[in-house]
Amino acid sequence: MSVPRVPFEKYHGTGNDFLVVRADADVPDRAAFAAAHCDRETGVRAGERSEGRRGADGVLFLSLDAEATPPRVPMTLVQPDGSIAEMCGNGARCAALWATRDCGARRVVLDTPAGDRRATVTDPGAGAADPATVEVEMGRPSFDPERVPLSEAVGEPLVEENVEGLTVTAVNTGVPHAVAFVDDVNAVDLDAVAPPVRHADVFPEGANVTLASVADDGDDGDDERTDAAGASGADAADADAADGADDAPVAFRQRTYERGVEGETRACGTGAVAVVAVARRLGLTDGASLRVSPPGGDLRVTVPAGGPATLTGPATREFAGELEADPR
Ligand SMILES: N[C@H](CCC[C@H](N)C(=O)O)C(=O)O
Repeated sequence: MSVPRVPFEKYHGTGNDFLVVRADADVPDRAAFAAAHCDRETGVRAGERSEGRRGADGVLFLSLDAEATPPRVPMTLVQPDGSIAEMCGNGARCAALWATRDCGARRVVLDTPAGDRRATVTDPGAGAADPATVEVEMGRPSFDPERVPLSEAVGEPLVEENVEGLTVTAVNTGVPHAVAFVDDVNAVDLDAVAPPVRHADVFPEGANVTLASVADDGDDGDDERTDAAGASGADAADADAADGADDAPVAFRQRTYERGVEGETRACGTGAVAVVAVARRLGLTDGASLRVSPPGGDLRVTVPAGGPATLTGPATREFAGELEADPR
């Protein structure tokens, strides 16, 4: 008897990469599916002889209601540890591109556990393998202790408090982030400092741990950015192509250790929004629209005083294939 398989497509947004599987695919255990196929040592790769990166940061289970106006895309991100993330900024760009290429509409509504998020493919890219540019409405960042959430003992926003040795500000941008501004994000051993913060009692549902540093004036963000998380040359080239139109200087550098991945990712979209939201709260900037540079490429973040944040950046389809439906 042959082993049941399901079709998938691989996408990434600034190096944060995802397997896209249709929600109606017969996957009996989504957590086991994500754990097996996202594994960086043994997980999916482009082909038998591919030298590319294996695995992924999660599986996006997507469906598409093309009859709705605008089309609706229910989106569920299952992470390598089996947990479901309420929101994912880079995944949202990939999901919108997937839907646009399926139904032709450039504007879609992503239906996520964090709420509806409007997304627009502002530049579809020249060909299927080219990065598209996608803008996603990210909702209003919240410092409210119940929204982050913080433990019940904490009655007020957590702003520049010491948590397990890191001075953090807690914000929810669809998912919880503990944001720490440091002199140089690349000088911190993130894998060592992040886990105690990610698991701290003050965060009953855990937190993503995001480091940020103010970029030097006039720095174009291209130096060393592939080093921190070891991005491949291809990813860096994508990022350059996608941010070529945006010549504003980089405002902040970012690195994020993600809950659910339990490690650093090359980029985190909710984290980029969190960096700008916290920078504004701390008075580090009054700029409403800023360029944020994680290791995998650059993102444009807007955090207006009274409205939803937006996240703009590249999304790229890498390859497609079939995966074992039940790898347990
Ligand atoms: N990488 C995602 C965030 C996933 C969030 C997840 N790691 C969690 O909160 O459990 C992003 O681009 O926003």
